[in-house]
Amino acid sequence: MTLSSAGTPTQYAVELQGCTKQFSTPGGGTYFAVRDIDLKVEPGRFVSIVGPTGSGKSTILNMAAGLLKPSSGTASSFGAPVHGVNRRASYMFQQDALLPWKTVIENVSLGLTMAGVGKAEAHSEAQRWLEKVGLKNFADRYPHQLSGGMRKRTAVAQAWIVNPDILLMDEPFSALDVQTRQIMENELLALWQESGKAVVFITHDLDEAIALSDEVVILGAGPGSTVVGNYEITIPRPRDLLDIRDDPKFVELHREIWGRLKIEVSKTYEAARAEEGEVA
Ligand SMILES: Nc1ncnc2c1ncn2[C@@H]1O[C@H](COP(=O)(O)OP(=O)(O)OP(=O)(O)O)[C@@H](O)[C@H]1O
Repeated sequence: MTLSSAGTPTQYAVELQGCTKQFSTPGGGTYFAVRDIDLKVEPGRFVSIVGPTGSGKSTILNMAAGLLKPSSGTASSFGAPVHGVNRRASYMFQQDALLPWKTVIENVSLGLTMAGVGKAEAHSEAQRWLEKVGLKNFADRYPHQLSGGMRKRTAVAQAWIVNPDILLMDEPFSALDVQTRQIMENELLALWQESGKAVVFITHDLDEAIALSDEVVILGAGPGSTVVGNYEITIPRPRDLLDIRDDPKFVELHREIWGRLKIEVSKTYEAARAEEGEVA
């Protein structure tokens, strides 16, 4: 058991213990997406998961969210097993989940109205969030009238308005251009820093993972991916993500972690090449 500095047992915001997830294949076989995953995320920590394509990053996030049940092992949140959707968590996907027929403010207030909060109160809270994410004059726009960055800000407000203890983010900024992405990353850190919320962040981009996180978890090549490395990111906060890539500590960590990750990326690439060869 881990003890906090106060000597009390740590209640992890997210804890996966020995989690394996297998899927049935169309041919009647079994495919192991991930095997024996152990993951512990303390409240207030920012943890990124990086791994080659198909290594089970989304599968892990979905088990933490309660959207997928582990085939074996246990997923828990704040000491309680996750049964059904994890109510302590909000989810942000690569493709934002904005409803095209609703305005920005309606989209942002949705989580509150669905939880039974009255429309006036939900809208007033949504307006407060729109101000926080720099969209106070866009409340009456529809999603198709927004830029990619503005849609992401709306999605951030939508995820945060319900005041979750955990943010589960699956490549939330990967569709953005590089500059907008860095601005959004900076904004996310500014929000997170004062929040005490745990974040589990999935990305393909090692730079992004190091820049944002307290810890980077590396997954090995699939099938049956496991955790092959955990790295503490000791770069002091607050961080300015527009300059962080020149920081000597960043460069050193990047070299070390990429040295491990590239082995797994190469394995995945070689396996894909071999499969193509078999098909040809
Ligand atoms: N519902 C499913 N049925 C069968 N196989 C699945 C299912 N969901 C995921 N898989 C397989 O499990 C493996 C892990 O998928 P997952 O999406 O978690 O990986 P990922 O690391 O997030 O991938 P990417 O980086 O490409 O987004 C993949 O080989 C995928 O094809």
